[in-house]
Amino acid sequence: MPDTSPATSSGLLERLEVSQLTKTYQGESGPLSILAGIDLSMAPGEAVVITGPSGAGKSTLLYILGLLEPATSGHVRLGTTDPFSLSPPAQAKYRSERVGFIFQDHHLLPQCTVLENVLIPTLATARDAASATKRAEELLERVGLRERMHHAPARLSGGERQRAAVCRALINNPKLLLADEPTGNLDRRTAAVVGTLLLSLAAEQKAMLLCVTHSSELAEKFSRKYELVDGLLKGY
Ligand SMILES: Nc1ncnc2c1ncn2[C@@H]1O[C@H](COP(=O)(O)OP(=O)(O)OP(=O)(O)O)[C@@H](O)[C@H]1O
Repeated sequence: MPDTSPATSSGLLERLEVSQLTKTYQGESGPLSILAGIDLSMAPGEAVVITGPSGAGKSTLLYILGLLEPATSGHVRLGTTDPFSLSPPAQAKYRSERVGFIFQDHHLLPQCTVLENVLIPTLATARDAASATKRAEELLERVGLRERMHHAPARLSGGERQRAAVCRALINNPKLLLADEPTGNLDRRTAAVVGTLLLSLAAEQKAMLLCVTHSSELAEKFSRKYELVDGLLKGY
């Protein structure tokens, strides 16, 4: 029977809540305050884009949310989980099961086929191979790469590789999808195709998509837009 408790049906359990997040790096001439108290709340299926000047801290924010970099202070919650409080093994599990990453460079392994690349994140989970393969094939079909799944990445175009990277990020049904300049290496037309696919796939999978970019064309596709300036998010 479906769970219709108020918390679940309203999506409260799966929200991302970021409060008063700060980050200070130790620079050569003293502390460097990069994030000065970030607040952000997202619901399942929502997409948010963050733009801002180079060096503003956009990637830093994504790395902190993906547990690739520690925060200096502040709180994050994904559903009922406080990821900062987890043990290192539990953080690794959280990263592989609940977070998907898409980078500017696809980071596909050259020696593996497209299908094998998409399946890599499933190796760290208890999922059985047959169901993982079925899901990978469905995702690859969805992004138009069914015919290419047994090819090596080197035989694909830049846009095709990035579409495969999107499938890899989604393979474990992550709640949170972090995209760092996902169309930065693509020409305008290909970037538009990949950007649209990324948004529609994230929405279909009810993942929260948090994307940082310099591209105003990509940013325009998002209904919630923020600029990161002086360590704070300003909606526009
Ligand atoms: N490990 C580190 N130690 C010290 N300073 C760092 C470290 N990592 C990043 N920084 C600095 O933090 C600032 C923010 O970097 P970040 O990569 O988050 O910016 P960004 O907004 O993503 O920039 P871009 O748009 O150019 O990618 C930069 O000034 C960078 O030099």
